[in-house]
Amino acid sequence: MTTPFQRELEIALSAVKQASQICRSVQAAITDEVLEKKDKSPVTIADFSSQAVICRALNEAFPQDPIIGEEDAAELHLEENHEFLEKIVAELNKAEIPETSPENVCRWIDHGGAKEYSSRFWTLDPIDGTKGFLRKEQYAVSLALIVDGKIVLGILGCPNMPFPIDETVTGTLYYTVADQGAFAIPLNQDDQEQAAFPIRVTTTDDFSQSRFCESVESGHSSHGHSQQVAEKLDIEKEPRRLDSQAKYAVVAQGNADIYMRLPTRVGYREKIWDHAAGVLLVQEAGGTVTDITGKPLEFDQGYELKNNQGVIVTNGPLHPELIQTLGELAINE
Ligand SMILES: Nc1ncnc2c1ncn2[C@@H]1O[C@H](COP(=O)(O)O)[C@@H](O)[C@H]1OP(=O)(O)O
Ligand SMILES: [Mg+2]
Ligand SMILES: [Mg+2]
Ligand SMILES: [Mg+2]
Repeated sequence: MTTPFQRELEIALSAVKQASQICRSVQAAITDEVLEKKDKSPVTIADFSSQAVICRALNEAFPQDPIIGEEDAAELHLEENHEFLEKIVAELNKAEIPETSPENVCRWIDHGGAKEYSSRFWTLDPIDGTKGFLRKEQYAVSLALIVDGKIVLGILGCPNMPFPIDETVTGTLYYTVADQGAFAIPLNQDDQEQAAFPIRVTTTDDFSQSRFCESVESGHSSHGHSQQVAEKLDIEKEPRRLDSQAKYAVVAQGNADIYMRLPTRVGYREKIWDHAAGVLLVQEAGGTVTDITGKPLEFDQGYELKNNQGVIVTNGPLHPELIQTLGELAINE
């Protein structure tokens, strides 16, 4: 008997795994190969390679499915970036991706260029936490499938994350399917099915014993406001700061109890590819995710979470009081 989304899971896991391995190999060799995007954020050979590989695999298996991905190939068509494109092609050749050529690489990347909501689509962040990637810290390859506005499958490839039950193993692949639980497998393990380790959030309802995590970048989440919340709730432990959706994984596997993402400026809207996979992972591990006002995140609004502000992730028991405190401190206004 097949379980729902089994084929999607197989294809997506194998694509994210391959992309994560390419990212790892680029990270090991990284020098100064960074492009600056129009919004001044960085993008590397690994971001583009990861998006190309995953979109190629999804397009082959599910040609009808749109992909809302973070990157596009516009910059790669420019003559000045010709060498950069050649380096992406070289990475894909090294990974033995069939039919690799500059034209196909751009085509695959642009296959991830959907922007609009549809009844079934994938959302992809080929490297979430590019700044963490450049610092050789945490980053994640993030892929999720959304059907009728609901996240039904999520995968996070975290090449620098210790495996939850064996910290000597570096590199963890997290996956979840709605109503089927949340799991971790070592990124290097070949027999993924056998090694699947179910992950769970903590059960504490005591803020004084709890730990929260947040972005390294204070421009992505307000450290000042999280400090105020921590003081009000008597959270004594130091926050754990790490880049990317690895924060969702840390809560899902019980290494922290809370993840706060508090707006730094009015008008910023979170992008769906920065959250979808992580949200389902935490929910399936028993936790709760809302925005800072306590509203569920709405994944049927196109590429942004248009109707939400910030994100609050907890183990569940800590959620109501945390949302209430954000209101009392007027952080949600
Ligand atoms: N003002 C902002 N508020 C929240 N998130 C942001 C903001 N600016 C960029 N981001 C996104 O935060 C994500 C990284 O989060 P974290 O710091 O938690 O690792 C990136 O995907 C980044 O998007 P982008 O890569 O498009 O700049
Ligand atoms: Mg980016
Ligand atoms: Mg990214
Ligand atoms: Mg991102």
